[in-house]
Amino acid sequence: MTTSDQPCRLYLISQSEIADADAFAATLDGVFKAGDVACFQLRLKGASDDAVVATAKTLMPVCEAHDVALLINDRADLAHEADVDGVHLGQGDGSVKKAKELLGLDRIVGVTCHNSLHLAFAAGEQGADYVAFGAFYPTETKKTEYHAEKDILTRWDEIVEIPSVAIGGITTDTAAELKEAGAHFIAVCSAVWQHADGPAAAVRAFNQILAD
Ligand SMILES: Cc1ncc(COP(=O)(O)OP(=O)(O)O)c(N)n1
Ligand SMILES: Cc1ncsc1CCOP(=O)(O)O
Ligand SMILES: [Mg+2]
Repeated sequence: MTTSDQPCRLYLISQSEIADADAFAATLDGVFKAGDVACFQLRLKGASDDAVVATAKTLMPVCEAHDVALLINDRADLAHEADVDGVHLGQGDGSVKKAKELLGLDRIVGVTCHNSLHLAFAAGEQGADYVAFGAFYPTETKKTEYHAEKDILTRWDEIVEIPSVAIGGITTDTAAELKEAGAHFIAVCSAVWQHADGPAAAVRAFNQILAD
């Protein structure tokens, strides 16, 4: 993941529960057909380790078919077990160094950096492949303690080559301003899965906005 001349792309986060992985794989296939998605993060909360790994394995062929990187949230060990493309680590989810050691240098390790350039520099020094800033807007997907302003994306883009991901309450109304501010990826959960016209329509709409 490098920033030079790259378009701003969509980073899709799963809902926190997936009851039927096979049915969801079919949904995801339709979503990926609707437009470009760079990454899909499996963010299950409260699922057993076995369920996370099994779900990831069910979704992997769909992600591979559409050239979408599959990441598991929180757990480098489960990302290793499922042999996915990478892991997203929060500040309490372990070190980048250990995740890279376990997964291999070719796998993606992204890090939550809230609203802090300091955390982002530290993640970058440890070898993070992207840094995530947020939450930019109110969200019901997660209880957020940190609020990020758009200028952090601009400042990061001016100084560092490592891509940034903007996250938190992003909708089709706000994606463009984050792209303009310098975000390299726009991470979205509810604005896709709860879109009035369905998730495929949402991905189509985000793609139109990010392409402008
Ligand atoms: C792309 C991206 N950015 C931030 C987060 C949040 O991670 P974390 O702080 O560990 O919180 P949880 O998602 O684990 O609740 C993320 N998942 N993805
Ligand atoms: C996981 C996460 N981390 C910071 S905000 C957030 C929620 C993202 O979901 P949504 O796009 O629905 O606000
Ligand atoms: Mg986490």
